[in-house]
Amino acid sequence: SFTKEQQALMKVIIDAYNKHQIPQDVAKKLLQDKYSTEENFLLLTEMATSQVQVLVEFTKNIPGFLSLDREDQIALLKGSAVEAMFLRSAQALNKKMPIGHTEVLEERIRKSGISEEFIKPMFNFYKSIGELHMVLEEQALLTTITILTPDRPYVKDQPAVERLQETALDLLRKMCVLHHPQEPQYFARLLGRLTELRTLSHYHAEMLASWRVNDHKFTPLLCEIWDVQ
Ligand SMILES: CC(C)c1onc(-c2c(Cl)cccc2Cl)c1COc1ccc(-c2ccc3c(C(=O)O)csc3c2)cc1
Repeated sequence: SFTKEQQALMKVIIDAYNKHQIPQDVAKKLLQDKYSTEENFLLLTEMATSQVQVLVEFTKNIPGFLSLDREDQIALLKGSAVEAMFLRSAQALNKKMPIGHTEVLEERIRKSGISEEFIKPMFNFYKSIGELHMVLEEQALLTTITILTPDRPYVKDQPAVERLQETALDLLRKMCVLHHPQEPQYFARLLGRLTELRTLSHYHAEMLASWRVNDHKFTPLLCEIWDVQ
């Protein structure tokens, strides 16, 4: 059973997760009929830029986040942006988005100039997330826990971040027991995905480097959050 504080925390996180989504008019652009590698890259850049804006707004709603040291807030956002976007794009690909978005998004990711060596682990991850059949609360908490990772580069007050992350982990553990009573290992499986996210984050740094070698341009927001250009 959940304490009053845990019920309040879950409500705040779920409301923020539902409120901050990529706007429909941006998502709809995925459906336009141009499928060149260039066009796919441009569309994915627009999606990522919109997703980062959504991520910043969601993060500001995490109880306690705005009380952290300002520079640590930036360090946590920069350190978790790619992982949070892997989680969000995984949920989008697996939730059967409206009007065939899912296939289109997958198609554009596969044909955006990403080398095959990264496509494989990326889509293995998407598949492994889909197999978990997470409920919305678990998705929102897993994203929260990823953002509140204390050992990101340049975080000064790690214990303060640890305290916030532990609160979210306690809540996620109870959520898993509630929604997956037949699977005592489910919580551990979810945390295993966080390890896989770190690996993908390293692959992503190489993806960025190879795009840049081919003179691909990113938006100012992405350059800032990924320290490129
Ligand atoms: C700069 C660009 C080329 C790039 O570099 N690395 C990655 C990148 C890739 Cl290719 C994979 C994983 C992570 C990143 Cl950062 C990307 C593209 O990042 C994306 C971020 C987020 C979405 C995304 C999320 C949700 C939803 C929803 C929904 O919620 O209903 C509807 S449409 C949609 C679209 C897609 C792509």
